[in-house]
Amino acid sequence: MALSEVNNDRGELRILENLDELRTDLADYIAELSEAAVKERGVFAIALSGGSLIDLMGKLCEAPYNKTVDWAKWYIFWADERVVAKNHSDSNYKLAKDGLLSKVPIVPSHVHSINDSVSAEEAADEYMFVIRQLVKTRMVSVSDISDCPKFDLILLGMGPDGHIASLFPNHSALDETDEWVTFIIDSPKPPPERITFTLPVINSASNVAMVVTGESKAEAVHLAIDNIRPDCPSPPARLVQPTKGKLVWFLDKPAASKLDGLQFSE
Ligand SMILES: O=C(O)[C@H](O)[C@@H](O)[C@H](O)[C@H](O)COP(=O)(O)O
Repeated sequence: MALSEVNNDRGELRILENLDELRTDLADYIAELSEAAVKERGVFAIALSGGSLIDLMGKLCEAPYNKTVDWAKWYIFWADERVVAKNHSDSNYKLAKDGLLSKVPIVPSHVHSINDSVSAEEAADEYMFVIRQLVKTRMVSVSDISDCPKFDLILLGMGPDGHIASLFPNHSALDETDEWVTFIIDSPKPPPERITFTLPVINSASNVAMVVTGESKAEAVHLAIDNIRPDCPSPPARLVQPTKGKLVWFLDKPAASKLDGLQFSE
């Protein structure tokens, strides 16, 4: 049984009994957002991340979703990408292609991955240019309070250090407010070179989902969600605060185990 609770400040918390329930809830959530966006705008602009997220999205490749989702209307982006060849085992593109995109009828020209044959800086600039063109044609919507792209959904994982996308604790990329996409060459988690959406873009999305599982994330989940003392470290995940959009956390019980005021009966 899922324990679901709304926390006004930090978004909606969905705490799932086990990974199977989380996979189903996540697939339902994505399918519903896709349907709503296609109805309203004719397209669904979704940004993926790496890590366990793609595996947790796996139910989308199965019935009924593989038949009911309007895959031809999906436009795919990455909230962050490692600057490696697309066929490299570290590539977030490869992870998503192997685990999801090759299993459903996505239109290949709707898949917007980075240029893997240039430097991290050039890849970030080019990716921003690509997104700018798609904002112009409204394949990606635009925020009405800034000039930022407004993705229909940005899906993020979180590391045990509280990083999201490739925005790591105490890294200057967290302060980037001018660019939509920035690059880093010193990621504490290998590989070192990455591109990443900046916080203004993440916080301009219509929907942001944080998909976080496992006990190793419990402390970071607590620090990201609960009311913490000002002297506690504030992880990057705490800075995910969509200005007008909706934030939903998908957590399993181990990841939620250090949240204040939650007790699970066995
Ligand atoms: O490029 C990356 O390194 C990933 O995008 C990364 O940000 C990931 O989402 C988190 O580290 C959570 O990963 P797990 O869910 O596998 O723990």
